[in-house]
Amino acid sequence: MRHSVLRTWSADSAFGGRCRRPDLRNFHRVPIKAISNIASPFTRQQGEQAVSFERVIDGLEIDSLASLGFHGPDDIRGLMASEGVRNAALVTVPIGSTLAVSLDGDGGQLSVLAPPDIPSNVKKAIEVVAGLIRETPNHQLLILAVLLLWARKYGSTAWREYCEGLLPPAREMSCLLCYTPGELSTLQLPHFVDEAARQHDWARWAHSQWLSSSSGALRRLGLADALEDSVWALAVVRSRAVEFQMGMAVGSGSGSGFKAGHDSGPEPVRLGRGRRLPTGPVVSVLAPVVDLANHNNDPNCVIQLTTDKSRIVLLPRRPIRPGEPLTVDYGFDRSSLELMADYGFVTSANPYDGEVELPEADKLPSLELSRLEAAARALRRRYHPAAMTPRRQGLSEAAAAAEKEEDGRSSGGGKGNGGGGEERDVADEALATEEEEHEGVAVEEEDEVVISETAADTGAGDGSDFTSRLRAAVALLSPRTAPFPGAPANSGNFSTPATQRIIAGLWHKLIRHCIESLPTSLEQDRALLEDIIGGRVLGFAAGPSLSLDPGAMQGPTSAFEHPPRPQPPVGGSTPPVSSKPGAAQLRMTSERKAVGAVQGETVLAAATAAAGARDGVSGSGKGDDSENEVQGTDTRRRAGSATTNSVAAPPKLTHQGSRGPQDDSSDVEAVTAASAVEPHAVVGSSGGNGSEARSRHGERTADVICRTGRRAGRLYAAVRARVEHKEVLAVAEQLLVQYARN
Ligand SMILES: C[S@@+](CC[C@H](N)C(=O)[O-])C[C@H]1O[C@@H](n2cnc3c(N)ncnc32)[C@H](O)[C@@H]1O
Repeated sequence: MRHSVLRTWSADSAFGGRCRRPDLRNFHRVPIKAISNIASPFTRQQGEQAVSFERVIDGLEIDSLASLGFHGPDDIRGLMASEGVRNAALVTVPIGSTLAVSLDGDGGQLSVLAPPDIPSNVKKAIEVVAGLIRETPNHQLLILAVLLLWARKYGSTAWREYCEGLLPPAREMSCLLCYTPGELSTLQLPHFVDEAARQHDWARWAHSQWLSSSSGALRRLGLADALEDSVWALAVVRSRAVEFQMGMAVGSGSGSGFKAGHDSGPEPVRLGRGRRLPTGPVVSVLAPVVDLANHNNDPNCVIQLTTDKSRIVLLPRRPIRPGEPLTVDYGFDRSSLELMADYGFVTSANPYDGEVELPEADKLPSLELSRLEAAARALRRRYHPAAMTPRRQGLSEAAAAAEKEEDGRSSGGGKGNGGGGEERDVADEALATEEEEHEGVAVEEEDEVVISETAADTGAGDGSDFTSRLRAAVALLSPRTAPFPGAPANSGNFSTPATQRIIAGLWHKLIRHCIESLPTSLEQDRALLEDIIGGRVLGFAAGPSLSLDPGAMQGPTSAFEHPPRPQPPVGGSTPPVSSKPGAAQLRMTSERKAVGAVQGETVLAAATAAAGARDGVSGSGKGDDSENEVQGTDTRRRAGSATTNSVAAPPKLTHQGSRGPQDDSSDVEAVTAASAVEPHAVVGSSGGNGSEARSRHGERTADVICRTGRRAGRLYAAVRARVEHKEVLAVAEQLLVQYARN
């Protein structure tokens, strides 16, 4: 089912009828770099991937001069200019191709603006829910999450492909909401543990009260079978939605530190057609492709709403060269602590870190960098045995002693295999830690954090993506050295205790995931290598899927084998996600049709009754055609950071006012009725759904392993680790020879 605006971008573009689509030529840079000696299969693969991405764009009417690539010392996935641009929009997304809500300033009344093809009764039910929770912080984020889950399940093919193909799965998102308890503990800052707990509480509340297919008020829509689904949607909107503060003059700023949407950038674009947004204090939007822009303190782009409020545009703030990463300021002059709390990353040279105070600094354990360094050296020895001697010269006494201790542990561990034991020790420790996490045991912090030593020590130009990541990690902790090859020394300022701790935790997460990606048997290694070499693991949707289902394997074939590990629960109580095989995708299509045919009168009547009971909910499209002259808009990346400049505080059930969820049982009933659909359209019972499909793909399928840069790095590291094993090495060589011949 395609709604009316789903057509190819055409001549009435505001930018001279340009018809451009994102070009994925850069999308596979990481794998290409990683296995640079076998370029030809990748070249072929790039073409296939580009076609696959175009299908997404076709369905969402997005005009773009940007491509997807990996950039920065940490190789993060993001947008890059596919050609030089001076003042044209780099990306234009009509409101009809977004998910958008507007929040009325006074009463906090919310209207769903997009997607336009959402059935009116479903829309009404969602707006009723919004009315019920309007006193809870950031409730528009929850509503955006509802829309996202709806679009993933029942929206156009383009939306579903976008959700499955470009949005990262929960475990790959870096925001605190997606941290496991063990990962949180390695952040070493109680502040983050508390913040993550708040976010988890919020997600659990949102799931059980509203989103859950079994207990939520919107259960008849079958949006979220498991908490994991809700966490995914909430994490996506927290980290990717953009908020527009309407009615602000260009250049005025807001006093709250908003950066995007004003100052010296080009004038907002005037466009003549399309659906118009109503004027209102706040509009929150999840805009595909625009949401791929990364943050920079000195961004080269700004996100704006056009003056007629019909499109979201990514505009250059200065001339942009082809291939340049496109970045925006997520706003609020955030310090590293704030960036980490909201988005799960920190940046180098953050000008706002000067004011960062470590909460309860006196109570924190010391950050034992020497132990981190020792762990890093153990790992590095696996890759660069030759570089050992010069490195030792630079060791501090403490670090050398720690390394000795580490060496002793490794050799005493009985792992053997020609000096390969240290890395596996690191891997085994992390795996053990993982198991402990499942048991609810607190993990030791620093042991598994792998940080290399100095940029100069790491050896250059080995083509290893993993090594470059280690090098970046080194630089992050050693501001004396260059953060990446070619960069001037001292250009980073990760020198505050707070940022060092954050970095240590981040790298722990990365390394842990490298280890998690280890295949579980030689047969799987072979298949995985085959796919890597054959170019089938570069991205999404292209090439045959490779099942990595451990159940399909005959049994241990490798000394390094580890049993498959269950997914760590997010927030502690994630119900298991079914991964039973089935025609989930096919079912999704028919279910979508079924729900698309929601029985209008019953639902609308119930919704209206509920709305009346709550002092009225506006009709859809309230103020749609408002002609209010807004000269500019202010944007900020949402991240739960409302105008109060606070992170998304989860609504604490016990602390809600009269509007609190527990007090609203009658309303909940009303909304349940409002969202009811005919029995045949109830999808929760079908067993085939998006989360199941995603679970299978996310967990088991090699062709989605590399969706994000971090994941690509992990995969490569995993393969590198496995390649240490002689048998796997032999297989790899065989395969390489075979592919070279072909
Ligand atoms: C709006 S998304 C940007 C696109 C995202 N990188 C992707 O691949 O989908 C925001 C997320 O990107 C990552 N991110 C954005 N800017 C970053 C930066 N400067 N450094 C590291 N990670 C960043 C964080 O994980 C953040 O939560």
